[in-house]
Amino acid sequence: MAITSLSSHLLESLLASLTLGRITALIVLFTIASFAIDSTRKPTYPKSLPRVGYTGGIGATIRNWMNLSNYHNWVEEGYNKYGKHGRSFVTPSSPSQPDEIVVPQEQIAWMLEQPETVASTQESHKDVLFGTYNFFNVDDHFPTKVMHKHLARNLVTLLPDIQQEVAESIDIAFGTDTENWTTLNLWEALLAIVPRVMNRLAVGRPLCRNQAFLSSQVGFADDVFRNCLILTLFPTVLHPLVGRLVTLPNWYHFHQGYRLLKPVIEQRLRDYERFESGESQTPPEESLITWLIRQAKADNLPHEQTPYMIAMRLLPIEFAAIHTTVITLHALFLDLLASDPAKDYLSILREETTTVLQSEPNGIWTKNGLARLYRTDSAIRESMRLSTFSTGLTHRKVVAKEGITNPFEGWHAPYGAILMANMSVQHDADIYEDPKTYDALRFSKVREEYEARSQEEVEERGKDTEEALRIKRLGVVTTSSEFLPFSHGRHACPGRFFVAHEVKMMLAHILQNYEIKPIAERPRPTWVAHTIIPTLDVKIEVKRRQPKN
Ligand code: HEM
Repeated sequence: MAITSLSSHLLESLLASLTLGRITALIVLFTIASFAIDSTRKPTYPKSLPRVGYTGGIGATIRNWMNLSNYHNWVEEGYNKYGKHGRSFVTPSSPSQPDEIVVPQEQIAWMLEQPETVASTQESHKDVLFGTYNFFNVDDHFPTKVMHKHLARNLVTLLPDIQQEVAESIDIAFGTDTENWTTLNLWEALLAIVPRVMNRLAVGRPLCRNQAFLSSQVGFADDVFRNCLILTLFPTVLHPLVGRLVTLPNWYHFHQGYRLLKPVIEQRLRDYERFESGESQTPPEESLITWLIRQAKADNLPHEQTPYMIAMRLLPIEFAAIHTTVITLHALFLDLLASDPAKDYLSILREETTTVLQSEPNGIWTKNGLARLYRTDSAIRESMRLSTFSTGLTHRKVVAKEGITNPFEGWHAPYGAILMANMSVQHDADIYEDPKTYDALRFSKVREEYEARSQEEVEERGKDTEEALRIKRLGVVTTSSEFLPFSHGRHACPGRFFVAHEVKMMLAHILQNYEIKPIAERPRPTWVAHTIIPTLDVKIEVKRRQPKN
């Protein structure tokens, strides 16, 4: 009895002492202590590795945080001071996340050749994207493996469908008024086009046209971005709680989409069975759903063949595909529309796409036709070179217990260290002449000059296979340590072949069917840490061209 009254007395006085001010102070103290603990758990790097940003203790960490918009300048500064001269350097990060070791270009191949058990791609993606929370922990390599195995080989047969989705979605987004200029928000117009076209590939028709489904997928992708930002602001100890709370919208968007997706997947599973058993002669429609089923059967993975699991597997691919493409297209339009009017790039690309399309059978794009769009390809590659939306998109997490030793410089990185490839190389004047200028024909000029060589020249220089190979490697899908928007090596983006076709078709359709007014000055995006926040309010003016008789 005495004990009960003592404990209730203690509880009462404890509650009475909890004023709002004290609770706030407790939370602040707890957060600072948790961040301090996180900082001590970060992998430590050798002192010999130079650093960029503010250095030296907690004060520097706070100043680095307050200068998140300066991060990309530090990475560029590190490139010029160290990377360019073959040296790695370290960039700061939040107190809960490992700092990054940025390796120079000549070491990228070494970094990317490491086995998954030494420097892991999957683990770095999981950490960067907080996959445990954002993708409900259904976040292994399976859908990525499916993309690497099935996309490129099925793409050719999908081209006519992709072309149709491109044309129809642009006509809806850009309108059909041939008399008046229409003002469009560029970001929103692209968001009305890209998810539909991408979902022809992911889920097929007619679901790729269902606005409620598309909104759920875009909503989910937005959730992932927002949550990544929020979770970096919290110490690790709070992630299990905050991670579950902030991903409630992810669940909502997943279930919104799943309601519409479930019958489609069930039908695809039935179509697959009927075709496999010989009951039907019609193969199931080719799409990511079908490839996931095909691979799950090949690997004998029954749990991968349920509608729920297949729907879960689509999530990381939708995320990887939608905003990356919209951001890339947004930058491409701004680069083209704000380019020197004397260069008249739009007319050049209009002429090229029109001429090549006229030679295509029935006006339907083929792989060969799209490959002949040298100038259009160059305009896309050049925008991805100049206006890259990140300082570094290639990360690897050291997962070998004993860490990893760099054979070039001798430094050792412990378990948990993050290695990164630097995209500042794309702005290096020693590699790209006049690197800050958008030169849409930068890569096609070289290709066209090579192809225009006279017969004598060809004979004189022999077969010149090395030169031919170099020229061939100037296409947008070809990655290298000097062109990294799609990363490089065996994990380079498998979606890039699709992106290249999709963006060329979009440019072709827009330029052939619309006039677009140039813009006086290219709006500059805002940088937050690694990534840009595009200027979402940019408007463009378009008018449908009169059909030719
Ligand atoms: C312009 C648009 C895109 C850009 C700039 C882009 C860029 C990238 C980058 C930088 C990576 C990281 C690779 C690494 O860690 O080394 C990646 C991975 C990936 N991307 Fe893309 N991507 C784009 C569009 C797409 C599309 C449309 C799809 C699917 C249709 C896609 C599917 C993937 C997948 C599955 C991976 C994981 C690859 C792996 O881990 O092996 N991406 N992408």
